[in-house]
Amino acid sequence: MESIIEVNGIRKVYKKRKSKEAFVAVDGISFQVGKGEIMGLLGPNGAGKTTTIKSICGLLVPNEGSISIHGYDSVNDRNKALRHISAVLEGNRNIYWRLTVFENLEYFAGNRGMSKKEILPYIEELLDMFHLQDKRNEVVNNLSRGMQQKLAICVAMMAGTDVILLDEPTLGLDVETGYEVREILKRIAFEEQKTIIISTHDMDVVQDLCNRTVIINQGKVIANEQVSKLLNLFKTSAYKIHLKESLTEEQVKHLEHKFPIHEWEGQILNVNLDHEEAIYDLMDILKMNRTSIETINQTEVNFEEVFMKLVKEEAVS
Ligand SMILES: Nc1ncnc2c1ncn2[C@@H]1O[C@H](COP(=O)(O)OP(=O)(O)OP(=O)(O)O)[C@@H](O)[C@H]1O
Repeated sequence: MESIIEVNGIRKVYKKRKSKEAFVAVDGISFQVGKGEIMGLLGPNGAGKTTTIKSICGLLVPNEGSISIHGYDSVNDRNKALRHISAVLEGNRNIYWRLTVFENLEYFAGNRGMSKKEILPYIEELLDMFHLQDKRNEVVNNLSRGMQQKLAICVAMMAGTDVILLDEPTLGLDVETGYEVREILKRIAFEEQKTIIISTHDMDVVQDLCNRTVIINQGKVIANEQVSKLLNLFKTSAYKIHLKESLTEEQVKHLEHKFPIHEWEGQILNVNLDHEEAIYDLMDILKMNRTSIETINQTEVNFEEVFMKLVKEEAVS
């Protein structure tokens, strides 16, 4: 995959205003993001996500290391590098709050050098895509936070850059709007091959949307991996088994002997089958009373559990 963003060993030190004490917020972070990739930047509060995003979009200059966008160095070739980036940061500063939705889109399309003839159908297409048609004449200041967020992403898309950086794009959105925003981002990445970095605390966003995640903790990268691979790595050996009949006391006794970690409730049995033979032992115990199995399902791991395990392990080591 063609690499669009390259972050090489960046380090950012903040000086506390009064004490002049130095604080290392980002400590040698490196990663790459490819064309059409959605990368989720994750980490607990204060991990260094915003500092990293701000460094990529040129709002901060790291003390050490370098960042290149399409091969342009973000410091030495700042203008050329930044021409490829749009960012939706906290507070949606990329839209005009006193203009209407339509006026914002008209203004930014004009900025992009589109002719009047091209602008109108493009704006209509975006208003449809972002479900903002009925708010077209509303002043941004009067919109809900979710609608402002959708407009901010719409404007970032309109800028026509091939890299979009988003800081907490679904924060505070209701379920429906959050879903809409996720679907829009998926479409942008897959259909238009945009490169997207999302900084978020929302694990559903990562599991549903991101190809890869870079997890940072205390300014350092602790994981840089495909989301599916991480989920596989942490797959549990826990199974949920639905039985056709309830277990007898005798069966329960045998089960407890063979599988110290298990729970059951009526016809549902949660069991840890951590070695291959375990399933045969289970079958034998069920056969005692001709209890039959209706379904066996491996318990799914969700990304939140994976994230918590990684961050906790890091705190211990
Ligand atoms: N201007 C600043 N001056 C001093 N320290 C700062 C400054 N900006 C950030 N920090 C500190 O640097 C660390 C990293 O902050 P950053 O905002 O990058 O983290 P984050 O991962 O985005 O956190 P959150 O999830 O809480 O938004 C934090 O400990 C923060 O207090």
